[in-house]
Amino acid sequence: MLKAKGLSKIFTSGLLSKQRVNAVDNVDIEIKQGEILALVGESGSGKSSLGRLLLMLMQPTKGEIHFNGHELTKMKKKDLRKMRKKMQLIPQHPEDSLDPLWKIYSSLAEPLRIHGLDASKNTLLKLIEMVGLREEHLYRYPHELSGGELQRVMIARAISLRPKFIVCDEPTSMLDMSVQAAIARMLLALQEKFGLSYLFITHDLELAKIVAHRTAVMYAGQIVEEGVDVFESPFHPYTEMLLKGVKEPPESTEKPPGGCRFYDKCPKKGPKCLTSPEMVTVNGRKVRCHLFA
Ligand SMILES: Nc1ncnc2c1ncn2[C@@H]1O[C@H](COP(=O)(O)OP(=O)(O)OP(=O)(O)O)[C@@H](O)[C@H]1O
Repeated sequence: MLKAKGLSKIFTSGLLSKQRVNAVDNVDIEIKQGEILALVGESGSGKSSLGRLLLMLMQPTKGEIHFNGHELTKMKKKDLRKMRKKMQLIPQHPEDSLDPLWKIYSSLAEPLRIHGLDASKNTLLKLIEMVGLREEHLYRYPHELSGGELQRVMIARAISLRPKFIVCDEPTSMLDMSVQAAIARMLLALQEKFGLSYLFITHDLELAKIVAHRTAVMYAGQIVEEGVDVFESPFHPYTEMLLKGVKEPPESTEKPPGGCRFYDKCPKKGPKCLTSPEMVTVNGRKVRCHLFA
């Protein structure tokens, strides 16, 4: 379904582009049809950057992305545009993605029109009912909706194009606790109904446990652990720390050292950790740590 290999993104800024941030560093990732892969990790670890790369919303510095047998990274812009309807984003801040001067009706109809699909009122009504809204919501402006309702609109817009793969980027984190569960439940119901694949980005480990078939843990641009039941039996020292809720300052991904990215903070480090560990598979779990090499 979706497979990326050696995916990297280096952001450059400043005079002569001298400041470099290795936001995504040599990531291999695979998401199967109908699968939910949760992506967890602290703020700044590169989760959103990875999600945006997989959707080709920005160009990777290095690496390949294959989607249903097509190599997106080699595709012409015109063909990529057609492919876009199959891959959608549900963002953290829906208010940034909707035109404040357009009624919800137009924001929902526009992508359907662009892709030559039926944008009739009847279609829009079915869509908003599917996400628990009513006809009156179609005739409101974004500022006349609550955060939860706005997120429902974003979900309706994403599924309207009958996608196969959706990146849900912290879709509930800006919402009240009471609304979070309803939105998460709805995303799960839609995933099942349409056999969708999700990359589900979240800070919320409890939510990840509930929604995910598999979980990937990201640290300083790299996936350090990936598998089933990652939270029940963590292998990587960083996953253990994340589970214990140990607070630490956000990792700077500038000037990566040659060794393990987690070296400075790792309670289990040894001499080997001055070199970068490879990802290995141990009992079906992928882990990037010398303790398991
Ligand atoms: N457009 C950009 N230009 C320069 N640096 C960027 C850009 N986007 C992200 N970064 C940097 O890349 C790193 C990863 O950011 P990213 O937003 O992907 O992390 P994240 O894990 O999604 O964080 P959060 O959970 O806070 O959203 C950070 O150091 C961030 O400052």
